Amino acid sequence: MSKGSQLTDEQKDITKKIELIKKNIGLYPDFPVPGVSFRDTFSILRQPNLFNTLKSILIDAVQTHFMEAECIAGLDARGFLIGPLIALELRLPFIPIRKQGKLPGKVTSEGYTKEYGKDTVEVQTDSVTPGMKILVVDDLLATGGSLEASCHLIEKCQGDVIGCLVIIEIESLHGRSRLHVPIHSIVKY
Ligand SMILES: O=P(O)(O)OC[C@H]1O[C@H](OP(=O)(O)OP(=O)(O)O)[C@H](O)[C@@H]1O
Ligand SMILES: Nc1ncnc2[nH]cnc12
Repeated sequence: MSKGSQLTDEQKDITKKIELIKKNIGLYPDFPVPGVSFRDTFSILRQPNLFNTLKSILIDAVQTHFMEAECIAGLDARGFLIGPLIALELRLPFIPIRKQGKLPGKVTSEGYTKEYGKDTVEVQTDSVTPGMKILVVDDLLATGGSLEASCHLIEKCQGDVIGCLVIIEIESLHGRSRLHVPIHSIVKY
């Protein structure tokens, strides 16, 4: 490594924390359908110290890459485990992007295809203030179908998607290429 690219103590600390998180993510071959290698973050949530470490990594990522966020939107269901955590810590509002038929009131919908099936997501139309700078969070980016639909949904309600933050990115599926906003992933496979 050249002198100019030496890591600060803070960066080394984050790198160590990320390695620890990566080591503790579960792997289930052929779930939920043959051919899918399922990456399971519930193994982190079972261990409070690790969950706290993950929380600090996520907060650091938002403060480093998405400082301008005015609101956090999270995807049903696993994005709900981290979205409110980030939003509350940063005293920002949280908006749920829900699977179809679960949200009351006027909703905006968007259909999509993901790594192992088809789905539709919805948002309460009046939960998005036009022009609001929104960071979309989820546990995992695979084909990108879920995040692409969620970003589109927010944009249909005139929200300004400033980026997406995920814990895991499955790089071989190239989901990132479907998204036109900055993407930050913590752990890559
Ligand atoms: O990048 P993609 O190919 O779209 O796949 C990623 C999405 O798939 C999973 O959610 P899922 O729809 O299985 O819902 P869940 O959180 O309720 O398990 C995951 O939590 C992401 O949201
Ligand atoms: N490989 C995978 N592991 C966990 N969740 C997923 N959602 C879509 N693809 C997934």
